[in-house]
Order: sequence, then C-alpha cells, then structure tokens
Amino acid sequence: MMWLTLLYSCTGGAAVLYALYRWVIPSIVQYHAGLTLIWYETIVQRMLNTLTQSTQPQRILGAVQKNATRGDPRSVVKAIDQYCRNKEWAMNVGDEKGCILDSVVSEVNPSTVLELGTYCGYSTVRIASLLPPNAKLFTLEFNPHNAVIARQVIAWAGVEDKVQLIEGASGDWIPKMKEHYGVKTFDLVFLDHWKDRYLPDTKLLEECGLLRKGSVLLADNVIFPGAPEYLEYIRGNQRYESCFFKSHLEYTKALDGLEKSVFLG
Ligand SMILES: C[S@@+](CC[C@H](N)C(=O)[O-])C[C@H]1O[C@@H](n2cnc3c(N)ncnc32)[C@H](O)[C@@H]1O
Ligand SMILES: [Mg+2]
Repeated sequence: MMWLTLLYSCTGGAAVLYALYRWVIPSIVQYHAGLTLIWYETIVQRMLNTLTQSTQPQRILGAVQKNATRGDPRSVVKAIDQYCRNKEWAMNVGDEKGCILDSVVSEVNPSTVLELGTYCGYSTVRIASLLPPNAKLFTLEFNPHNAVIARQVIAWAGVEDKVQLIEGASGDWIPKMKEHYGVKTFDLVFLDHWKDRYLPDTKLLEECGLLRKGSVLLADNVIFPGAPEYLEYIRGNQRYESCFFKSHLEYTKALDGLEKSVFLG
C-alpha cells in the first residue's frame, strides 16, 4: 500500500511537471517575446543540450533527416517548422513571416540575393527554392558550427547549386563581394543577423555600390528583438521607400514584423 502511494505521488508529480513543461508554460510564454526567449533559450535549450548531448542546430538537422524528403525543399521547411513549433523554439524566420518572405522573393524575382545570418539554413532553403534558374543566393554566417549544419540542411533540400554559403562576419565580407564573387549589385538583401548590424551593414552595402535603383532590403525582427536605429534611418531616408509587414515573432503570438525597403538610387 505504501509502495502504491509512493508510486502514485512520484508519477503524479512527474505528470504535473511534464504538463507544465509541455503545455502550460509554452501556452503562456507564446504571448510574450521576452518570456519566450528566457524560457526556450536559457531553460529548455540548455536542458535539451545536457540531456541529449547535442546542440539545437544538430537537433534541427536530425528533424530534417528524419522527416524531410531529400531534394524537396518545402519538406525541409515543413520538418523544421514542425520541430520548432512542437519541440523547441528556434530563431528561424518561421512559417508565418516565412510566407511574407516568400511573397517578396516571388515579387522581386531576383537574380542575386544576399542573406545576412544563415543559422541552420531554414530561410536559405525557403528563398533558394523560389529563385529563377541561374539565380544565386549568397548567405553569410559567422558561427562555424551553424555553418556546418546549414550546409547539410541546404544539401538535403537539394538547393546547393543556387547557394553560396560564406563563413565569416558581414562587416568583413560585404566589402569583398564584388572582388571575390564578381557581384555587381544585389536585387534582394534579407537582413536577419544580429540586430545591431542592420544599420552599419546597410550603410556598407551603399558605400560598396552593392545596391542599385530598385534593390529591395527585407529586414526581419524589426519589432523583436527590434532594430530601432535601422528603422529610423530607413524610414526617414528619401533614398528608400519603406513599408512594414505586421506579423508575429517566429512560432509565437508575440508582435513582430518585417520591414521592406526599396532603394531608390
Ligand atoms: C536569426 S539567425 C538567422 C536565421 C535565418 N535567417 C533563418 O531564418 O533561418 C541569425 C544568425 O546570424 C548569425 N550572425 C549574427 N551576426 C552576424 C554577422 N555580423 N555576420 C555573419 N553572421 C552573423 C548568427 O550566428 C546566427 O546564426
Ligand atoms: Mg529573424
């Protein structure tokens, strides 16, 4: 009898803890961007790293290898979204803002694209899958561990012919793009690296002559974590025509959005 009581209290306690971890806390934090980051980045991610002896990028790659079809980029995107919605939040642009990204890529129909911030290659695959034949997407990532994973995700999606992943910091590589890769100008730039780099890198793109009349800048997370200096610069600048796409922080119900800015020359 005592055993049964002990068993009941242990499993009962474990069930409560599991319900808190799996449903109760996620359903609360999803409305608050800051709480989402605290819960997932500092608690869940660290716990999963210790328990599984792996990193988040490795787990995302695992989800792709398990659930996506080789050579089918949309199945790769879907596998990552399912993993990040149901298991652990990650900083991919995500499914909701991803649809806005898709529509801008389709509208611009770019031949040359620059992506700042690759992480695991989620948005890289999204963009590359929509590019016309012979188009090229350059994506910059300064974390070597992320770059190793992104290469495998990109290859699994079968879009490696369209993608040039460059390992290094944006501030170092933007000035070398013309000389090193023969780029004339970018038709589309997707800004999704650390937010304090949005403004200096935009000015660098201008200074290096990498923007032409009609080039489109699309900046993610302008509300959260936020890029106020970038927004002030781009919205108050007569050389840009800018508009905001209201949305939500990836995999949550917290407010976020994308800023699309056309360079007028
Ligand atoms: C938000 S994640 C990118 C997410 C990705 N665009 C997606 O939606 O799937 C930002 C990434 O940018 C990288 N990063 C941050 N600052 C950078 C910089 N100055 N140069 C290159 N990579 C940078 C980080 O290591 C991180 O992997
Ligand atoms: Mg982002």
